[in-house]
Amino acid sequence: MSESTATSTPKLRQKGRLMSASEIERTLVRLAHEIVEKNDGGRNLGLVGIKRRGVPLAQRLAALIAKIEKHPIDTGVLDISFYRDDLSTAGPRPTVTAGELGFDIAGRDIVLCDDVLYTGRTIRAALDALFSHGRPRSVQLLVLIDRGHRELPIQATFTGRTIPTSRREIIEVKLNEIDSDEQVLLVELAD
Ligand SMILES: O=P(O)(O)OC[C@H]1O[C@H](OP(=O)(O)OP(=O)(O)O)[C@H](O)[C@@H]1O
Ligand SMILES: O=c1cc[nH]c(=O)[nH]1
Repeated sequence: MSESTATSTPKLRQKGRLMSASEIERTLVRLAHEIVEKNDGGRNLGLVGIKRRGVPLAQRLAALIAKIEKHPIDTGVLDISFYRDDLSTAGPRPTVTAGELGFDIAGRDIVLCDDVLYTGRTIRAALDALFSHGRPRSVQLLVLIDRGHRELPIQATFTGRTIPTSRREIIEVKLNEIDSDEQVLLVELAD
């Protein structure tokens, strides 16, 4: 490894576990019930996951809602690509890549799903992307973790956990489908 590569990689220190696999599962069950309650059973619902970890969350929630309400729930995928130098300081600049969403969102009540809500820039880009696919009747936002530090006027409709953080800290969500591991960790940039 070159010296410049070595010095540009931020060192992370684990500070603790915020959620276990069973806590994530219980939280998703609660969120599925909240979605059903707010959407009159969910006949007009569609769940759209933001790549990457929003996608398995949307799929799991759709399966839970389908089980509760006994009808299938459409799910789709939004692909948002980031260009940033460093997780903590450079500031994310999400851009959207074109692609199929998976179902027709026109006139539907859409729940946009993501793992972490931080500055809100991903969600802003995701809304642009969503509306390029059609005009939903409504858009709600679901996040597993809201860590604060918003830079835009964006708020989640459904929140798994609100975790106050410092800017030096990072929430690491690990999901089996992507990480072969399932937990939420709090890590910190080491000095
Ligand atoms: O509110 P924001 O400041 O935009 O940050 C939140 C976003 O950051 C994370 O994505 P990440 O860039 O880590 O991509 P990944 O999901 O592909 O790991 C997370 O999954 C959210 O999408
Ligand atoms: O702490 C953070 C901030 C943005 N995205 C994450 O996944 N974690």
